[in-house]
Amino acid sequence: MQEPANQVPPAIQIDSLSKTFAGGFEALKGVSLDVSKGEIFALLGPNGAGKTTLISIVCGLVNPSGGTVKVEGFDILSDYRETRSRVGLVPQELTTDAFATVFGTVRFSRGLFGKPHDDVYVEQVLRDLSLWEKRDSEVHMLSGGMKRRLLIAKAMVHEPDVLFLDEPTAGVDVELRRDMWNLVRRLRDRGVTIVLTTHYIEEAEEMADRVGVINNGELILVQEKNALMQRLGEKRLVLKLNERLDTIPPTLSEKYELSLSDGGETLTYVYDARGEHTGITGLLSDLRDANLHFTDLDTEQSSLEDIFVNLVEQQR
Ligand SMILES: Nc1ncnc2c1ncn2[C@@H]1O[C@H](COP(=O)(O)OP(=O)(O)OP(=O)(O)O)[C@@H](O)[C@H]1O
Repeated sequence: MQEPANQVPPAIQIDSLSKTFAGGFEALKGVSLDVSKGEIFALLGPNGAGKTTLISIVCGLVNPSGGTVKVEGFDILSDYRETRSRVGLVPQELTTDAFATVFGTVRFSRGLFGKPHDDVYVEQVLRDLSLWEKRDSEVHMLSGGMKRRLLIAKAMVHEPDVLFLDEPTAGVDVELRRDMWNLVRRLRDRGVTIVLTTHYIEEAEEMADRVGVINNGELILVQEKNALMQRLGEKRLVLKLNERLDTIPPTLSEKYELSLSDGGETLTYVYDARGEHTGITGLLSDLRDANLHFTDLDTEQSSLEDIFVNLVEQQR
């Protein structure tokens, strides 16, 4: 059943989704997530976190064990044909007839979803992906980069509303990565909703409106990209003091985010490396005024891994 006409449903609505594979492995443990129309959503997570399982379920390739998923208001199980034609999937690897031509392969993919033939549209897609020159080449003759482009062409030629890209730029060169990012933006500008999985924080930073972090089958964080980047931009200045300190003088603690560790020998200052003013110059001069001296100085930056670890610890 579709939602009432006056309400625009989210492009994707996932509620308490779980997946236990035969053998008992729980790949997804009650994931809930809404993705709005026209959004670019990046799903980040380490190997084996459940990213591919999640998108395979939404695309109808893997059956869920529990929960519900709707695409544009249609249920992926009871309205399978409807949802399947509304999604496109760019998988990690090409599985196609190696001896078919590029044009034939893309044309055939459109037909698979019951869309009428439209060779003008196929041509446009191939041109958009710089594949037009290769239209008569057989698939097995394409370079790795060209095969990637072909995967995208196949996934979008039936004009899906939602496009999933599973690690679109893993192992591709810089030029192709830029091309893909530009293409994803153009699709978004046409109103397509994009979900991409990636290991690369830079990719999420470059592309996404929102980022979800998945770990051990659980969605442990969903945040606006800018807010997440701010967390990632957090840096620490670590000062080894030349004498132990019992407490931080109030003149300093009131002004700076400081903490003491190592029995009072290490003073740590947390600041935003992306901000205009880091406050470091002021802190160093205020330390001198407070007659505090240090013998060593180091900076540390939170990585995505630190954020994972932190989040996982907070969950315990
Ligand atoms: N058919 C299957 N049977 C049993 N276990 C599976 C099956 N498919 C995937 N898994 C397991 O489910 C977990 C999640 O796999 P998934 O492919 O979703 O991870 P991922 O986040 O996409 O990882 P990667 O970044 O390596 O692609 C893994 O531990 C994987 O081994």
